[in-house]
Amino acid sequence: MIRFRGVTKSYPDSDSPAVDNLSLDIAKGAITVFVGPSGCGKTTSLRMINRMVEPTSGTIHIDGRNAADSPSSELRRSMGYVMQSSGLLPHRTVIDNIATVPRLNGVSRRQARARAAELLDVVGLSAAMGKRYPAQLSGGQQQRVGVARALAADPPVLLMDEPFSAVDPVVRAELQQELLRLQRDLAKTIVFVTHDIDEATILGDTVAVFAVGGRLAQFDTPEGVLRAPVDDFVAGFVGRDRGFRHLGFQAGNSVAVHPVQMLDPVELGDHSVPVREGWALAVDDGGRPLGWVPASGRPAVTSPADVVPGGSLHRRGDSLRSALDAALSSPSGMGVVVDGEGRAIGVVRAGEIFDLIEQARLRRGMALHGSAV
Ligand SMILES: Nc1ncnc2c1ncn2[C@@H]1O[C@H](COP(=O)(O)OP(=O)(O)OP(=O)(O)O)[C@@H](O)[C@H]1O
Repeated sequence: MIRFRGVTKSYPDSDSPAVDNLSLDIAKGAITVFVGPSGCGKTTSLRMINRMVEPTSGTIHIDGRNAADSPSSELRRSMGYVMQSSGLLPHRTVIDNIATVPRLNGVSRRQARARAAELLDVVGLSAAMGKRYPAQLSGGQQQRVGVARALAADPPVLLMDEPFSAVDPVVRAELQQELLRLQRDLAKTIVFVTHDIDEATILGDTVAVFAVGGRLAQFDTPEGVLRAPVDDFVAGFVGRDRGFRHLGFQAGNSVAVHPVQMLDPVELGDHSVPVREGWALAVDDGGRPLGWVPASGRPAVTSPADVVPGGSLHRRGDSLRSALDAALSSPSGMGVVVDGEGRAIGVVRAGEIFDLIEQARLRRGMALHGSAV
């Protein structure tokens, strides 16, 4: 557990503190996200944990020990640090970059490299990448190496400062899911800085929303921040889509999955197969969705390339947000549901999802106000 108590950081050239009287407990083995607009003290707070920045006043205890009493070099080595610009050494190969901290800790070169090779695999990179130099990797690959390097000494604490903000949204979403997958196995204490509320609610077990002036505005679960922002600042920061984001915390299991007509590659090319009910779902020979075939467009469809691209997919077991997004983004108005292997198993309809949302709202209202709703 990392415990901030009354921590303030002031710089001499500034009227307001960078961090103002921060008290909060960071749980062991969980992801705590610091989120907020630019300049509100997130990075400063993060860096005070490993004493890259010294507090002006207040205390930070790590597992009961005052950080001020631990040598800063020791603290830094006991915590992995990942930052936006990956921070890799350009003249060293990927493997040697990952092996840097174990080498500093006295591990032999052979052992450190063997461990680095394992970590490449853990973060989803091939062994061949290990021989490259950082400049020969994409931004997303560099960030993966940054994570591998931070994990190399197996530190209990990982500090991550906007690690995914320099990559495009698709790679960013992949890296977020990878981090969640890693965390399920590793259970590190992770402190993660971002200015993106979506990233914060996807990754965080708890979320600390910082306001301008280095003030902690709300410290809560992601669901709590979205459902009940404590003030106008947090409500404004969480933004217009907060109702939609909140659906991300409601299970989509209860949405009815309906059968749908599916056309496999053989049927797709066969014009004698009728498309019933307006649309049929084209699937590949593994049953994975390719897109939609409209009844009216049927004569033109002769190959998978002719199908109308589909919307997002709803994986069975995902949230109501994912189900609703699948339905609303689909040209047929039906959201495609897939199983764990990505095979289409049926469809969901937006109207039925709205009914479920309404029922959940009524139940919450009754729980809050008794039966007089
Ligand atoms: N070394 C420094 N000297 C003077 N002021 C600083 C220094 N480092 C940070 N600050 C100031 O402290 C405040 C908080 O900065 P910090 O980097 O912690 O914010 P942040 O929330 O991480 O912002 P961003 O999202 O833009 O990275 C800012 O006003 C910044 O200008």
